[in-house]
Amino acid sequence: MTSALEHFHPFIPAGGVGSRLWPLSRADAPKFLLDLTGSGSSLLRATYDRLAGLSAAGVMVVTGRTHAAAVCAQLPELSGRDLVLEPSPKDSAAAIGLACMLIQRRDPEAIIGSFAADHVIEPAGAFQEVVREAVAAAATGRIVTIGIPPTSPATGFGYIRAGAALGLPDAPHAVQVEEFVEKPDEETARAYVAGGDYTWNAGMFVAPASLMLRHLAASEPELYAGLTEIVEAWGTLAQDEVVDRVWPGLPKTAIDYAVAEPAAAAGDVAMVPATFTWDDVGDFAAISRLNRVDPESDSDVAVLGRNSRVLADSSTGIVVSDTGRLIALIGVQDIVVVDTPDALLVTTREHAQRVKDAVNSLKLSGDTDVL
Ligand SMILES: Nc1nc2c(ncn2[C@@H]2O[C@H](COP(=O)(O)OP(=O)(O)O[C@H]3O[C@H](CO)[C@@H](O)[C@H](O)[C@@H]3O)[C@@H](O)[C@H]2O)c(=O)[nH]1
Repeated sequence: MTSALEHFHPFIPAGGVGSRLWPLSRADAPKFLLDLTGSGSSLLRATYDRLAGLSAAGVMVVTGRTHAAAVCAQLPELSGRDLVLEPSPKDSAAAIGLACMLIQRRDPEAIIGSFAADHVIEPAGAFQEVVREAVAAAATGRIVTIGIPPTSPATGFGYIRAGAALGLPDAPHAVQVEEFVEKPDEETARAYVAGGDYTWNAGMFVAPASLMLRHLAASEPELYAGLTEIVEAWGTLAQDEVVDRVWPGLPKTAIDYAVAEPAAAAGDVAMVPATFTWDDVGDFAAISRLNRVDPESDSDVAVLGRNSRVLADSSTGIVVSDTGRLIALIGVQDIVVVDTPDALLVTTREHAQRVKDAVNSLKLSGDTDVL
């Protein structure tokens, strides 16, 4: 167990914009850079802090070049070699594949841990216990996922069908994964939740780097070859030329399709159940849940933002604002108000998922300056 942790190299792929959180989350201020819980820390900072104590190797961050300054400002302790920058977003398989290759070059026996940048997890101690167990299970030659009990037939998650207990002495809760299905349609998700055999995939993978890369090479040979060429040049004078030439042509796909689904079909995936609370903060309804109403206030409106001034009368919901403008709510229920200098969103908790549709309409109409 101790020796497995010695080879543990956690990293954070940080790239998704989080378009259901527009106009708060933008291309230049994506969800992972925001404080969505009122804690004073961004989701990325909180993710980093949860991982920092688990590994002597440090925590790597893979993100876009455009976010480099903001990431460095939020994580001033990040060393240059642990900040890996992509020229453009190529989805999670490219980001995670690159991290696996760079880490394996440092430590051929590496056990990697890929942790989503933009989730809310409590408490950190329980999370770390689960990750230690996942590392122990990964050391037996498996890709280990973390399972979350599903509370709805959500179609934005991966679903894991758990099998028999593996009986591993250092990972007593680890089970075999019989099937991994990324983002099923709603009818399928309903059947999975009703059947009771599936958990949600928490968006974390702990595995020998070599095993991740073996599956990536088999399912995405073009991506694997491109990343190999990049990593061979990494740290040399040719790095920038090779990255700028090869990166734009890399296939864009998610790690869940490229590795998790085929690896589960090959019997190489295990799952450790989460013992912590987990929220992927997918929309404003989640932000409303995570920001409790001030008990001193006589309204039921949660308020997030440094300069928010809210007057609420017979209203429920959430206001998110950094503008300092006074917002008065009278007799509105389950309202979501997001006030930014150049865009104002008004919706309800029920319709919070549809913010993504508004973003798509803005893209189609060419109004991209507010995105
Ligand atoms: N660096 C980088 N990171 C990226 C990129 N695209 C995505 N990521 C990062 O990769 C992680 C997962 O990507 P998402 O795009 O957020 O995935 P998802 O659709 O939410 O699905 C994943 O997470 C679910 C849980 O929230 C899982 O249930 C699902 O199976 C899957 O793993 C996040 O940390 C995200 O920031 C990219 O182009 N570059």
